[in-house]
Amino acid sequence: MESVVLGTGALALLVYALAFASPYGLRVLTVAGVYALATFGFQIVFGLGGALSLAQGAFFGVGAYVTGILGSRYGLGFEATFPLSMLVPLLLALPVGLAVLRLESHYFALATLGIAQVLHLLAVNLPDLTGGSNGLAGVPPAVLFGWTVPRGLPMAGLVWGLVALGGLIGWRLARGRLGRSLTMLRDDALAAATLGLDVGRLRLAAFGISALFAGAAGALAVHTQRVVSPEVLEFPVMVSILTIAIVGGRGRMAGAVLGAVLLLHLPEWFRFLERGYLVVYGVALLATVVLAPDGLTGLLDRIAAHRIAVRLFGRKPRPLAAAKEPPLPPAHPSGLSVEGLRKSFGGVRAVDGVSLDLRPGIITGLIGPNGSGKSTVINLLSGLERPEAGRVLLGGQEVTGARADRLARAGLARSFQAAALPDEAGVLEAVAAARLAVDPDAATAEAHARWALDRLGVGGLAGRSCDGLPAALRRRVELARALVRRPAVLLLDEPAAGLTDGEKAELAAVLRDLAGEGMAVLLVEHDMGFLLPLAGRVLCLDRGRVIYDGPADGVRRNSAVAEAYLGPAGSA
Ligand SMILES: Nc1ncnc2c1ncn2[C@@H]1O[C@H](COP(=O)(O)OP(=O)(O)OP(=O)(O)O)[C@@H](O)[C@H]1O
Repeated sequence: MESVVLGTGALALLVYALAFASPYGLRVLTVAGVYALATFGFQIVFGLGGALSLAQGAFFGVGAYVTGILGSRYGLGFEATFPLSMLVPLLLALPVGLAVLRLESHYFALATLGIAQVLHLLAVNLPDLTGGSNGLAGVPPAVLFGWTVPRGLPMAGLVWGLVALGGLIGWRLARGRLGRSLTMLRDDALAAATLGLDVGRLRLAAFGISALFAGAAGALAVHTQRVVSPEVLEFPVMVSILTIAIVGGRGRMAGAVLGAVLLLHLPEWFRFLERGYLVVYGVALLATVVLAPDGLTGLLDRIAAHRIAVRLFGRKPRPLAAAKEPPLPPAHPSGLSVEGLRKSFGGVRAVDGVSLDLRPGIITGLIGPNGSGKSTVINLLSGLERPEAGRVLLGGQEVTGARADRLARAGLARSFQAAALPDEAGVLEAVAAARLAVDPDAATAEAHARWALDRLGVGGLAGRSCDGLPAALRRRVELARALVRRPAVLLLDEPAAGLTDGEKAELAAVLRDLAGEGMAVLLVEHDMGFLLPLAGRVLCLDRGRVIYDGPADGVRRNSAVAEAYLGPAGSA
């Protein structure tokens, strides 16, 4: 269905351009192509990565100025100006990205908006270079291999040829390791880091790629207009790109094309309404956003999934990769030891001098009353919090204070109290995400993910969405996500919460199995009936301190544990 719509759309555009479009119509179509190209990059940084970069318009403007200045002042040809128009925004994006990408979302949006403001000021105030407020006229046409590309059909052909190429590259990036990793960190950056994904590097890559696309689009805009002025750095360019992405469908390259064609043509279609056209245009946009919150491509997807459409066009489920056992990492560490770990939040000592050893093949239980510091210990061990004091050794290597993604790549996996699965993703995709940092491509990651799902007895879920999975299955899938990386150390935060007795028994069997293979497991749990038969050793925390560290069968007899946690009869 999707390919039918795409094919029909492309054919309709071609027929329109060749047979019906006036010179003005061709110009609008060319500008639509330019905006589609700029939006491809925005789909990667914003649509997939979730970073609301308001610098896309600025990068577009920089690309435009590079072509304008080099073409009109220095007489350089398309072969030199086009790549340079992509390179300069990239060179600007990398240092700026390093500085602003770690900001929280709205501060990041504001900071990126500031880039456009600064560049606009520069463009107006450096008249010798940029032509000041009037800009530069007389930008030469694009010359390709000695052929001067005239306006009209040839220029539209050049732009749309590059749109096809850019769309293909963007589509491949979106479906490959980068796109999938970006979607994971958009949904939950902390969980993504614990899967070994380097959030900072991924965001920087997305920001850089967005600048490349914007620069290319800016260069083509100048060849279409033959002038460049500070207008290219003004906010309306950015608003158009944002609107195209949202109306077309976030993160989708086809959405960028559909959105750009519509957004550029709507004012033309409603022009006969004269002054009233802006109102109708606004209402049409509003209606699209309200009626199709996932954008027009999302709406097409929903229509395609409808029973009647499935009957008419058929819908083949995507063939799943065959399961393949992931290899053990080459340098597989053994065990984790911690000495004197300390962490405070404001005046609260959440963890106060905790030492523990997680040995291969042993399940260690961590218990204690609510607020005693158990989750904080897991957060410290997995790199989501930094300890104020203490030492952490993973397989004998000092890893104190290391970031979550580095620890994950070094052999540590964890689960969260509320299973952290991205609701919009499929189960297979969510589990495969945990291999993206190590496997060569997305298909291999999926094959390994199938192995992990099979191993946990939930292979049948591979084709399902994470959204709406019952709690017990969510926990299984999250465990598969941890297991698929073949970790040396597994940290589980209340994995049995909300499970029935039967499900708990199944989970216990799986955990015994994993420990039997040599994994070191830390199990935070309130359910003593589940934990004590499993654990070889148990630690009890109270107000951040270890009050018991010994064999599981001694827990119920210990008076300090009874007083702080279990109660006199060991009733928890
Ligand atoms: N990010 C934070 N900011 C401020 N205080 C925090 C933070 N995280 C934990 N705390 C505090 O640290 C203490 C330990 O909390 P923690 O969540 O580690 O306990 P817990 O034993 O896991 O509790 P529960 O069994 O309820 O999950 C609590 O007093 C908690 O309020």
